[in-house]
Amino acid sequence: MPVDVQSDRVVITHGESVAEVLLWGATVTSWKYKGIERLFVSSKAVLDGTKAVRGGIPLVFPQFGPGPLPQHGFARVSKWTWGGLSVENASETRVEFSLLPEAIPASQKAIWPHDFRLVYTVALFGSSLQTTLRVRNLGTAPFEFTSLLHTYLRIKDIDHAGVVGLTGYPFADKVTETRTESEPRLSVRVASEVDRIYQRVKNDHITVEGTGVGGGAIVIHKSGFDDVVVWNPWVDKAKGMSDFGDEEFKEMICVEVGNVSTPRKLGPNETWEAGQRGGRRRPPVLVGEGQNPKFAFEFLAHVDMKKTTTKFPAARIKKIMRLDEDVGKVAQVTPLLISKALECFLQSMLEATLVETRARNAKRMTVAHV
Ligand SMILES: O=P(O)(O)OC[C@H]1O[C@H](O)[C@H](O)[C@@H](O)[C@@H]1O
Repeated sequence: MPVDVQSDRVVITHGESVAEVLLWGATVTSWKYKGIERLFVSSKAVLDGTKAVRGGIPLVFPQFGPGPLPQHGFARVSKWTWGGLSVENASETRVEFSLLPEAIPASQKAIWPHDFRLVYTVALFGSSLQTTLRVRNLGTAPFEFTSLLHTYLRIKDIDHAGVVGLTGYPFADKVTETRTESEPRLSVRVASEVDRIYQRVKNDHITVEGTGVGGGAIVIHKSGFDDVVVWNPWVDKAKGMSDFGDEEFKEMICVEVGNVSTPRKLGPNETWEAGQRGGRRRPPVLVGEGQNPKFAFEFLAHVDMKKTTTKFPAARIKKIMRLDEDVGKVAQVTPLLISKALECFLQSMLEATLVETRARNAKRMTVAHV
């Protein structure tokens, strides 16, 4: 069955992808492809519907951050209604959840007294996940809102993570309370608390490197959202959060697509929709696709499998390659090519190290000379 509806959650399966969505906040709490989890959920997250989930993809609506409503609005702390399976075919499995004002506490309805319908769609494709928010104004007067998909991505190590695709965009830094007109870096790294709102981001695909999946990166394609928030609480803030482990900031990064710097206005009977689709970055292609394949082709053309010997054992290389979930069958000649490339790399590195060692008049070559 592509959908398993339980009392408090729905598990969706499509091929080798599985996602889990809590009715509480319609929070996606798990997204696995080939058994590998892509989302981060804190070991201390509260999942019983008494507070927003610390992890997964909490949904922020109709208010981002603090304001008259509780922080990040009511959508993430309301029980959504299961709307059913809307698409099931070979390329996708799609389900829906909805939220109406009836599900909102009276105290919050008094602060945001609008008639609306939210429909949240969660779709699994081959190896990607798409989440889309649709807002409809069912009232007679316009209303304004901010919204965001607060995606917590699981990463291997924060020291090696980076967000690529934000270069040149202005951002408001909530930690330093400053504004920068143009992000200079190709990759936004995290080495202290980071809480930034990148604005009017036209680039529709943001790459999060260092996730340890899909060649090490996940690409988020956004549609309909203008802003991208990058957040990591780092040491002190992590310690101050009761639902977050002290060291867990090393394993996560939030890359949140949303409309937060300028609220959206929606007239009576109008509908607005925005979403994101996340998937593995396709691993680099060794031969072809715009790269110079000359060396590889020449090498392959002259390989005599029986006579070719390499310094590094081909079987071991093949085994290491197969650890990557993106690697399927490995042609016999590929480990040989990799072994040769490795030999060339080591040789040139050693030669350069030797030059450095001699330049320093050292008798022994050490790591410092590399
Ligand atoms: O602790 P929460 O209410 O879930 O908010 C967590 C974080 O969400 C966003 O990323 C905001 O930009 C941060 O300022 C906030 O700290």
